[in-house]
Amino acid sequence: MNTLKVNNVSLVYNNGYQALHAINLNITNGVFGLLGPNGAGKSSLMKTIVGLQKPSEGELFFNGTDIVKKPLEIQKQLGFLPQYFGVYPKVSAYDLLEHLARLKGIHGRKGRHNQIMTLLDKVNLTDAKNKEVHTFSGGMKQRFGVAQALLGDPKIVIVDEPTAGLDPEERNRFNALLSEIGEDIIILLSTHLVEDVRNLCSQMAIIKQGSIVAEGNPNQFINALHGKLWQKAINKEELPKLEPNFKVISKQFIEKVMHITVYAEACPTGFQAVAPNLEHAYFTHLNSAK
Ligand SMILES: Nc1ncnc2c1ncn2[C@@H]1O[C@H](COP(=O)(O)OP(=O)(O)OP(=O)(O)O)[C@@H](O)[C@H]1O
Repeated sequence: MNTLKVNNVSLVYNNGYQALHAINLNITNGVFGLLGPNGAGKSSLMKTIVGLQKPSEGELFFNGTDIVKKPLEIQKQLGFLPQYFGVYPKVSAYDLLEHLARLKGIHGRKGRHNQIMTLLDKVNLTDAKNKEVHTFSGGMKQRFGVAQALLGDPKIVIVDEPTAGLDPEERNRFNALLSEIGEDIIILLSTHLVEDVRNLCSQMAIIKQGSIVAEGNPNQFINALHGKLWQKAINKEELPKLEPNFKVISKQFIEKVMHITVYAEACPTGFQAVAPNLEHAYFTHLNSAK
């Protein structure tokens, strides 16, 4: 079992901006979702976790090793799957993996070959191994991304908004692959897409303005809202009158009619109970936390 401990980590950038406020997390194998809006501090936290920047305060440990003192230890065991690779060169999937494997310091021709073939099989790209990567579909590119992230057998993989631009079928296939991989290693998924966290993560945290405002299992988040959410169809003009009096969690158009969902201990007049989902939980925490 791998362990990542983040103890009381704060980060102040050189310009004086405090991007992280006393973060505490304990993470083990599985897919852990870090969910937050743009600018919340997800990248700042990820960079600190992988030792690319030092926290202003606090400590981080990966499998017991101090990340601040020995950043290379985690970096040797790290894989990274970015949202998009900048450029897909005109080389085959196999050759690109071979090149990346050399860069990662995987020595020995035969061992490298075996590892590449195993990974291509895992991500279901064996038949496409001689095709140039720039001709791949979005889903194939993401699966190729997983293969390159797993070169060198990492114990922790950082994944940045992985399903943006994938169609539902590719998204499901990709999520199944990530879940399978997460059985043996830590996968840190940084995203603002609630759906990815719902589908993939056994544990999650919500980050807002550099602070963790909630942490737990997605089902716990949803269960905590049972009997507290109420919905009503309204005219758009009613909204300014309702907003000051209710804790509005979401506004959505259903068949051209605006529906608002509010949080309240008891059903307000004219509203109906609505089954909570993770998106409601996300907005409840984002809106209520100071
Ligand atoms: N090098 C830096 N110097 C000063 N401020 C920074 C620096 N890097 C990031 N910030 C600020 O820290 C805050 C958090 O940024 P960060 O990139 O960690 O957020 P994020 O949640 O990853 O956002 P996004 O989803 O948009 O990538 C932002 O207000 C950003 O402007």
